[in-house]
Amino acid sequence: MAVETISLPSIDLANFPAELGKLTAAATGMGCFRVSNHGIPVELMTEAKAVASSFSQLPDDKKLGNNDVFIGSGFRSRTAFTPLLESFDWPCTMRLNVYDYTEESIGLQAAQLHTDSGLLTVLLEDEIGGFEVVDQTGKFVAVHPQPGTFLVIIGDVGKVWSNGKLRNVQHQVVCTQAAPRVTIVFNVASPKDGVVEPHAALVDEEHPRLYRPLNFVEYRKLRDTTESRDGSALLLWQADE
Ligand SMILES: O=C(O)CCC(=O)C(=O)O
Ligand SMILES: [Fe+2]
Repeated sequence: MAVETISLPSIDLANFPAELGKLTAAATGMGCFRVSNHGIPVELMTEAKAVASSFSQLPDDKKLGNNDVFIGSGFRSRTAFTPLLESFDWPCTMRLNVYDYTEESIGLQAAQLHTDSGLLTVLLEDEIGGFEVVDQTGKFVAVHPQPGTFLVIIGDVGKVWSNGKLRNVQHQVVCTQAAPRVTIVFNVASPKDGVVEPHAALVDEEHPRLYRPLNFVEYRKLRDTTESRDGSALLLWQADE
């Protein structure tokens, strides 16, 4: 069944504080939004993706030689779970995703359903589309691409830090056309000391503390080892009160 396609609210970064209400509504509502007027030239965005694509065209021995330079970093080849996706990962910093689509892959899931683990993610996509989010009613909706903008996705740390106010939106990628798709993910991960807890200003009698302090490295390890990348691992950090 085809999913509905929506356009995300676009926040004009050159129009603050006027856009603050719109930003808050998007971050606490769906948990993702676009940003425009970000000051990064379109030519640079296009060039960055061309470079990402050229990495993927390197011979396999070169790519595999850059695997796990430190744990979880570097080249990630296709797996049984992600047969359409190769990525190059600088953990907690950035990731290049290169999707290899053919006619046969149309309709298939190209990136598994997950939340992002950090505070937020800034995603550079393209006109190919296929990014889907779970909306507040639990339904998948496809997000209409808008070249020249960045897509911002709230992650698990964002949810903890905001004491549950910001929504860590679940998302996936589905192949919708037989064309190469390249995306670049910039991660804004966690505070420098790696520990995140609900901000005091967002905790009061009406809004009791929802989470215990969370060590980001420990949290990511747990997400990976238990294959619970859909945000459900946060339950283990729920406050007892
Ligand atoms: O490639 C995309 O559009 C999204 C990728 C993604 O969600 C991720 O790398 O965390
Ligand atoms: Fe993601």
